[in-house]
Amino acid sequence: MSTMTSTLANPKISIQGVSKVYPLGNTEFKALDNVSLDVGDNEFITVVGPSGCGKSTMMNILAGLETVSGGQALVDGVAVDGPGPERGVIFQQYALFPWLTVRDNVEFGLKTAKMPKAERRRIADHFIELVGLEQFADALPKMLSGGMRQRCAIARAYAVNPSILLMDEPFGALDALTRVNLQEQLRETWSKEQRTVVFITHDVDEAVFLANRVIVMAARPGRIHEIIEVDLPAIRTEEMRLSPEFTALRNRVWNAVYHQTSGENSVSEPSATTA
Ligand SMILES: Nc1ncnc2c1ncn2[C@@H]1O[C@H](COP(=O)(O)OP(=O)(O)OP(=O)(O)O)[C@@H](O)[C@H]1O
Repeated sequence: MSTMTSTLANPKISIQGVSKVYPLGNTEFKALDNVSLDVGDNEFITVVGPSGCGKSTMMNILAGLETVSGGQALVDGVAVDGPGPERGVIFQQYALFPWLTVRDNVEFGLKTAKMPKAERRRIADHFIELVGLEQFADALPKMLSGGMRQRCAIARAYAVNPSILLMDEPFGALDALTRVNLQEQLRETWSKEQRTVVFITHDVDEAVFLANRVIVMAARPGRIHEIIEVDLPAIRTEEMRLSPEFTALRNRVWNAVYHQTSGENSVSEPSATTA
């Protein structure tokens, strides 16, 4: 069992003693307490933990949508100070423009960056093909299933070439079969088009299948509970899900999430702390 945060030589992301305090009535609520974590370049980490343990808060801090109350979050050694093009964000809700086709959605960020039309078309088509939507390039989002919309959102995030992808429960609203397919596709896309990925999920299988490391958080206050290395082969396959190695890792993560013994357990209702 490892509760150590890695200390990498040149981390892509470095979260250093980060805390986040929200006002709660006339007291305060500590959503994150002294969280430290380094994420390596091209590493794929997943973050799991009980509801309210601060996963989204941590993600929003990395995305630059939320400020820290203490400590700092660095990307490439520079403190995060607002959103930036090197960080692509994908949320659970499909944030596609409903009036634009799949291709125009994927091209959108490139157009904003004033990329010439032929070039942005080439890049968009590459990523549309990568996520298997080439038959639907001219379709509007309303003509797509939920899984297809999320694939489009992933293609759009990749197209602007961010070095970091921040994904907050991106498959949370999808049915189990679509979800499993998208996990395989995302992992394959990542192995072809390497990026640093931080992926939040409630699903223990998903956390293990996708990750190089699973970060298990605890609530009240939000903190890192345990870090579990996923020493499965880099290429993840459907068969692997049934392997004893996968099952053992899954059980470990499950126990870390649902049987947290240190401090307060996984009861997730907010409680006041005197910060
Ligand atoms: N803007 C805010 N103001 C006050 N409290 C907040 C705010 N945002 C989050 N919180 C509180 O901080 C805690 C952590 O919230 P956060 O959404 O980060 O947790 P989470 O782990 O992502 O939860 P879930 O798994 O349910 O999505 C929660 O108890 C929440 O009530």
